[in-house]
Amino acid sequence: MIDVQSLTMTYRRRIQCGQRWGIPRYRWEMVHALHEVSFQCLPGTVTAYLGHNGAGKSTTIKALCGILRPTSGQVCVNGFVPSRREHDFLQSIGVMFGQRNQLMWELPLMDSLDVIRVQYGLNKGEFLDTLAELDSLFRFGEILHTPVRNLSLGQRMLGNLAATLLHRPRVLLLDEPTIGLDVESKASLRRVISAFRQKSCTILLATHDLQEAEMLADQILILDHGRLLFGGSIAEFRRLHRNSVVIQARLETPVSELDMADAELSQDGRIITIHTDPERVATRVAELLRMYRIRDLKIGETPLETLLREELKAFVSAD
Ligand SMILES: Nc1ncnc2c1ncn2[C@@H]1O[C@H](COP(=O)(O)OP(=O)(O)OP(=O)(O)O)[C@@H](O)[C@H]1O
Repeated sequence: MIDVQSLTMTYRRRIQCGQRWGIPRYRWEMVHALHEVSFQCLPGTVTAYLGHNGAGKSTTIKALCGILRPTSGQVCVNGFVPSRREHDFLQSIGVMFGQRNQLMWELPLMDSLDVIRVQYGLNKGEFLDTLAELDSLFRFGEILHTPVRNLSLGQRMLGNLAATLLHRPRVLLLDEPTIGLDVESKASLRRVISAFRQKSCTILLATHDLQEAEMLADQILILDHGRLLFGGSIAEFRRLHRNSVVIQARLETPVSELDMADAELSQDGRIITIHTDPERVATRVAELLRMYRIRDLKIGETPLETLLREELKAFVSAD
């Protein structure tokens, strides 16, 4: 369980502000990375943490695993205060930063995982059981016996994820774990996340991969410039938005311009796209059928990415 109340994080950053006699001059600047952020993540759920670059996602994860102490506010993970870095707390969490490597470069993945086993004080039997289970989810194949330095970026990422899961954490904090993963490896990651969710693990997944978020998340948190804009399920997020349905009509014959103000025309003039409210779908379809000769029609949910872009745009203009 993760409980965050009014979390505020401020960094001090030294920036160059010119030169005097060829010597650079510096001044200190405050960076307000998080402002009064509050949320909860329950056991057995996946929370996708979304937001632009620099929104404050990694900073939150660093506060949750205790690398950083909050400037103000409270953070509680599995009943522990993370910044105290108590032994039982560290044994109960698994953290993975997408771009960091925690494996031994020169050792085969299997041996590198064995080193991590020793660090966590796991016995060989437990280790082999967990590894067999992870193997059934990841389908490691020969990579277990390949030196880490010879693994591809995606294989290394899966190896790092395995290292994060070896001690069967109850809280899993994943910071952009899909960077560099191909379709098959992303499917492995989804299998792993679903398996750990079923074991009542609390999972926080900071990601720019909205498809991944849509497939996995029970809850989404949307962060912008350190402020939480939304916390709730994807269905709730969709309900808040007008234009949560997308209609796409393929025309019999291409047109050069449209007579509908709020519709978009593809470059080849063949596809009309309309984003609309669920209640207006029938009216909009009738309008399309009246005005154009339609070859086929698709009606679906507006992608999360489009809604998120609108949400962030609306926030900037309201600011
Ligand atoms: N050690 C630091 N010192 C000063 N400022 C920092 C430090 N780390 C992060 N920041 C600043 O805090 C803000 C939030 O950064 P953070 O890394 O948490 O964002 P993020 O949402 O994880 O971004 P990304 O999606 O690019 O990883 C940014 O403005 C960043 O420049």
